[in-house]
Amino acid sequence: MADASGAASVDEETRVMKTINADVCVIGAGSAGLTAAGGAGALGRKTILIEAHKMGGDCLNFGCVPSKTLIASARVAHTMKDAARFGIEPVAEPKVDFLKVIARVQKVIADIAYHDSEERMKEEFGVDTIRARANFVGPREVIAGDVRVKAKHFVIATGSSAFIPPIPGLEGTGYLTNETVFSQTFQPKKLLVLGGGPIGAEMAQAHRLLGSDVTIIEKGRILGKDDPELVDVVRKRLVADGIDIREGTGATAVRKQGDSFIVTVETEDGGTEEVSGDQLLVAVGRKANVDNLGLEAAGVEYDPRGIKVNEYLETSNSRIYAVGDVNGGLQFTHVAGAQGRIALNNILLKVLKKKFNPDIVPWVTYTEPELAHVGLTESQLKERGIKYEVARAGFDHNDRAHAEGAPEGILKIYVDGSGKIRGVDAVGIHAGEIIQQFALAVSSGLKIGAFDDMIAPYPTLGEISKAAADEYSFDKLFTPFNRAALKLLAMFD
Ligand SMILES: Cc1cc2nc3c(=O)[nH]c(=O)nc-3n(C[C@H](O)[C@H](O)[C@H](O)COP(=O)(O)OP(=O)(O)OC[C@H]3O[C@@H](n4cnc5c(N)ncnc54)[C@H](O)[C@@H]3O)c2cc1C
Ligand SMILES: NC(=O)c1ccc[n+]([C@@H]2O[C@H](COP(=O)([O-])OP(=O)(O)OC[C@H]3O[C@@H](n4cnc5c(N)ncnc54)[C@H](O)[C@@H]3O)[C@@H](O)[C@H]2O)c1
Repeated sequence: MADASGAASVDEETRVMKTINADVCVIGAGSAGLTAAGGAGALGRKTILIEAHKMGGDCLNFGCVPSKTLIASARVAHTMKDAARFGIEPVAEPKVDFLKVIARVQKVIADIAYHDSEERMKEEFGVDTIRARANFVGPREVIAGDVRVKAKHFVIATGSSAFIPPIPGLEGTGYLTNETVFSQTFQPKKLLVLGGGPIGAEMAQAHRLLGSDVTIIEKGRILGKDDPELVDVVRKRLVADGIDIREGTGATAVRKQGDSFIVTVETEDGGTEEVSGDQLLVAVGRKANVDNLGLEAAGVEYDPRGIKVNEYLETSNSRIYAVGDVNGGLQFTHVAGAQGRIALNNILLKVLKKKFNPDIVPWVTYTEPELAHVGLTESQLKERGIKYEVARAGFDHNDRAHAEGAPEGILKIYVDGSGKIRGVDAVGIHAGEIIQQFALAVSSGLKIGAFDDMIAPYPTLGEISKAAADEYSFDKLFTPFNRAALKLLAMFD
């Protein structure tokens, strides 16, 4: 066991059987660590990867993959119930076999697992994996199980875990977190969801569409990191699905009564109320995995948000990088992967170091309708004093959205004074796919005029980008001055 500072104990020191010298040692085999380790190995660096729990980390085992698989089953159930709207009378009410749904979630994880496995790391990239908990015993040395690893460079990619708030009575009630919700042994009749962020919103809707009653208890506003106008479209759908959303409602106590969870909530007007359910999911944010890592011994500074890094993702020990959720920045799989690649670049090419640019990051919340974003948010533009205009289009003007029976949705493109696309928000059917083209536009610094010559295939949802851009260009082009000039030109026809 490590002591309180995380430094290796005498026991740990005496257990060490062998020492490995490596070029790169990566701690954590989630999206960030696998990317960094695979790249280092592929480029011929002697690389050691250390993983304490499951290969693939949260995304594969307790995050993106199981959540999107559960959502896929929920959508099938919903489509079947909704079939009459498409002129197809359902034969009977669909019967959800929740345990089969959970079994499918676990099968999809198993089907993908090889991609993130120890075997693949060895066979394809020549990386050796140690399955043990790592902790630093010095600035260039970790102990993991019975191995001491000395390396020229380290990448810390230990991720994050569910933050458990200090609510009186919560501990020991057997609540669910993202680590247990995808292996439930019964379908909740009524699920209480604490927190209305992306995890809370996605899981609430999936459970509701699979037939559970659901209440979201959110102390602020649901999906508070996204554009409020667009979140409103999602909120309306969640309510229409039958989800009870309590916003401005903090939980002050939890108790168990028989099989029920009773949550005391403080309402916005200062009163209290009790809400009960047979299952409780805690999804109120994440806590960086920095404990018992021996960060003090390594000279790596951290705070409650996570390990402190500069724009090159270097920690206070310049030979140690911290990437992915553990540095407390934007917590997404694609960010973890991108940061893993940047750390690798900076280890290999000291003279051509790359910075991580948070201003080009996309994200998608997989509710129905999807909520997607890339680049700067409207509030960031305001905070930074950047002058911008908004090019908009509604899904109700998109023929394909009508054909799909989903004409609710909005696209907002934020365009600065030079015409550059600085950010985009979208809500609507497959908004996550629509945002892809804007991820490229924002990362390439494209101007909205780039859409002028683009020919979008008809009828696609993606056409909405061209519709918003055309509307914007039309307003710019057909000013009263330009109209008058055109009239003048016509006189010479
Ligand atoms: C329910 C849920 C749904 C999500 N959905 C999405 C989504 O749709 N899209 C998206 O982009 N993101 C999503 N995320 C976020 C995404 O899962 C994370 O951002 C991503 O997994 C972070 O990757 P990482 O490599 O930083 O950390 P992790 O995946 O957490 O990996 C860290 C690894 O380090 C290991 N570790 C920790 N400490 C040690 C130690 N001392 N020694 C050795 N190993 C150690 C851990 O066991 C773990 O395997 C979701 C998250 C959750 C919880
Ligand atoms: N689709 C995706 O990409 C996806 C999906 C799930 C998670 N994630 C990632 O995981 C991160 C964590 O997700 P999350 O939903 O746990 O966190 P979050 O921080 O995004 O949202 C947590 C919510 O809980 C609320 N809250 C906090 N304390 C509370 C309390 N005591 N009572 C009631 N509400 C409370 C907050 O106001 C907030 O709205 C996300 O920020 C995102 O980066 C991504």
